[in-house]
Amino acid sequence: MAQGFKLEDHANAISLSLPPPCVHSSSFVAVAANFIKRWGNLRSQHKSKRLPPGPPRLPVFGNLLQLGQQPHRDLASLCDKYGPLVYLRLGNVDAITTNDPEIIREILVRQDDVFASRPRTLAAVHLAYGCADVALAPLGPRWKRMRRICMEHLLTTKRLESFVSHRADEARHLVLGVWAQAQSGKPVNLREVLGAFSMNNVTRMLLGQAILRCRISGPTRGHGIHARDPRAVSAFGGDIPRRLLAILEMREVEKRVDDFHNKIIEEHRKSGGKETREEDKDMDFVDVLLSLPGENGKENMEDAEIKALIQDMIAAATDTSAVTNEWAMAEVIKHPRVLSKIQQELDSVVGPNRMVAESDLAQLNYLRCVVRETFRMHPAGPLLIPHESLRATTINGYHIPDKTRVFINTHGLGRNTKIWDDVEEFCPERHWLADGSRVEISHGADFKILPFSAGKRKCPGAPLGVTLVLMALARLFHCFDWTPPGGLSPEDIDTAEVYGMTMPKAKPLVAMARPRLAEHVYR
Ligand code: HEM
Repeated sequence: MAQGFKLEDHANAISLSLPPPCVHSSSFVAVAANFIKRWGNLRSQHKSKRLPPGPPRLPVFGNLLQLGQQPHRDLASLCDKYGPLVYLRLGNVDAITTNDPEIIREILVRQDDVFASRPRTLAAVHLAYGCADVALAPLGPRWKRMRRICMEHLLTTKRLESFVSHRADEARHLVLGVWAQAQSGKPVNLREVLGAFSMNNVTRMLLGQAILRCRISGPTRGHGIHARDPRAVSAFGGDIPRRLLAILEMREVEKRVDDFHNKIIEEHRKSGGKETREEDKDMDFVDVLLSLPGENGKENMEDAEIKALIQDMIAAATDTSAVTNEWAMAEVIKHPRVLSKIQQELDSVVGPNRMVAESDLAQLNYLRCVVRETFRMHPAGPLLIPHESLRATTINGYHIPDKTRVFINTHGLGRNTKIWDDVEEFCPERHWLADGSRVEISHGADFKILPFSAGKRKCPGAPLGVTLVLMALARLFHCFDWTPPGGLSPEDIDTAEVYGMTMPKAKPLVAMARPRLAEHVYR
């Protein structure tokens, strides 16, 4: 593995060559000659370290000004032009991007140890309690400990199973809300409905309460923050010119979010936590975190650590699943052929006399293809969360400097014409396996779709994310027929996106719902 040229090397070279005090002039000449020789060697060594190809750079800005409102598309175009691995200079930051399965495998799996860190951005410092969380923390013991807490105490199969009745209740609210709207003959704002479904599911697990009852499904108990707050989103996205604007607003978001978290922790402490053991199914995540010991023998975790984890879970779990659901609904309503195939499958697996249950989801193979196709075309994390190299290395013979920021372009991967045919066609059938076996959503050995990433930083909430997505879609397609509103035809549904940490549809999806089951099933 090649070592990077560092300023320290240069400084060492100079200091090694400095003459000792009171040296004779001839020895000074010898030392100077030696210095020039070594300097020349270092320069040629640096030159010989070939960076990956990339576009020409401006002084100071580098390539920053070449990235516009849709950096994922700009980066994919650069890969078309310069090859599967592209080098960029963003201001004073080295960066690489790729949309190629083999290079992605190299970065996320073979060289996971090198690339599994995160850049310490202002957004990470201000919105994640000084990188005390999981998602934005650089690789190190602190990240490892917080990630282990997530995996061992919050996202275990057993704990997720303990919330199954809460999830069923939220699915019931979802259907009842849409049903009431359908009775009134008004179109349904699917962004609102699906956002509330995800947020309430997550906050019931985390905080023990549904904090965002959607207007049409019950009283609203807004808490003043939303994971899709554009400021939070662009600040997290943090690596494009829009970031500058976001930074100006970050302090306000930071304060609002912190007040909310303090209130939650205070309420949980006041109620004395649950007087039950950790495995008790009534404990929410905050109860669990309050019951865990801290670092270095401390009795409890620090408040900042608890707040950072709550923040991470809300941000990572809600928007990702809501955005995916809205895209899937948009594509399916745009393609009535797909809607009728989904409904045929639901009618045969579930039938017309009951609601879909979580235990049905494994058998809904066509719906699983629909979700996989949605992830291909509209991955919730179009550039993942930026990774950063911990040391210099090489990929395909190219030098990658220390602290290089890595943009894995999952949007470009799903639309890479070298690995997919008809990339702009929404075609779930392409994922159907010849032997009819179960279609996996969260992973795929071929690295052609990567909705939850891979390696050390892969999403620890993938099973929960997949359940939330499948459940909402299965219920909505089983219970209702869907058409575009007011005289629009299916092909009029637009699929323009807005770049952010997650990548929603530019315009909220609005559609007409018509109940398709007998009335008693909804009640
Ligand atoms: C459809 C739903 C979801 C999608 C598409 C999704 C996708 C992702 C992606 C792409 C990453 C970045 C991985 C990387 O940078 O390499 C990520 C990280 C993460 N996700 Fe998810 N996610 C979803 C749901 C969830 C849920 C439900 C939770 C938790 C309750 C969660 C918790 C996290 C955390 C904590 C990280 C940071 C991991 C780390 O940096 O070590 N996600 N997710």
